[in-house]
Amino acid sequence: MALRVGLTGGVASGKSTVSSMLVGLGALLIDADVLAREVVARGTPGLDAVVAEFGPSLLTPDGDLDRPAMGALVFGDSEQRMRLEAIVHPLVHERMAALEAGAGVDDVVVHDIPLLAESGRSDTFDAVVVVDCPVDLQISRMMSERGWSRPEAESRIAAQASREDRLAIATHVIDNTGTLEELRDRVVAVFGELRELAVTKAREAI
Ligand SMILES: CC(C)(COP(=O)(O)OP(=O)(O)OC[C@H]1O[C@@H](n2cnc3c(N)ncnc32)[C@H](O)[C@@H]1O)[C@@H](O)C(=O)NCCC(=O)NCCS
Ligand SMILES: Nc1ncnc2c1ncn2[C@@H]1O[C@H](COP(=O)(O)OP(=O)(O)OP(=O)(O)O)[C@@H](O)[C@H]1O
Repeated sequence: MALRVGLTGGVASGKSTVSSMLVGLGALLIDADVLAREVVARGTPGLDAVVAEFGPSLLTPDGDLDRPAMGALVFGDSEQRMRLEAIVHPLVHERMAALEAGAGVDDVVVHDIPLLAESGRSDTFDAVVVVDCPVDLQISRMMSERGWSRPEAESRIAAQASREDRLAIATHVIDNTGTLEELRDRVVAVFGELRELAVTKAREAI
């Protein structure tokens, strides 16, 4: 079995930036945010289940999930968020397992999972990479890069595990307080370590 790596970090910490760099270095990526979109795309049983739970007012006129409206609902109310997660997460886990089954024995498979610390599943990975930066920097990135207001940005932070909780599950920490060039150097170093772990795991499996 391939080396299974969990990649996590708070909202706007730089996970997608890191995962793109890892893919450029040869990792296979399974992105939970992408899967979470696919399983509620128009015409899916997942979207039918969301409509059955929340009603049709959370659809756009085209019949897609109205993501900003759903975000406004669930990031202000943890009960609503749990109702949505109870529909989406099992569907995401199914898709993850199916995608992973196609990986080669000495591949490095990176699962980008924003909520890995919250899920309690970090032990199921061979390595856990945490992209880390201070909360203030997450907030300023959400406001400048995504155009969210400060309350919107703060409500996403409040919906997630703390920085300390994420660091507690890390086997590798990638600091993302510097420039993109500095980030790249750190990602290259960590990928080198993951490659070695993948080779060792593949040898042990023989
Ligand atoms: C509420 C939704 C529709 C808002 O969509 P939107 O396009 O605005 O955000 P997007 O999906 O791109 O998520 C952006 C970031 O928000 C954070 N986030 C998303 N869902 C959650 C959640 N349930 N709890 C805490 N943070 C979350 C993550 O850091 C994620 O990377 C969407 O986030 C969603 O369906 N969430 C539930 C599914 C989920 O838990 N996804 C996370 C990975 S499985
Ligand atoms: N070191 C950096 N310097 C400057 N900008 C950065 C840096 N790292 C990330 N960014 C920018 O900050 C924003 C957030 O980064 P990214 O999308 O990678 O975060 P994320 O953790 O995947 O976010 P989300 O949790 O919302 O999926 C992006 O616009 C990205 O280009």
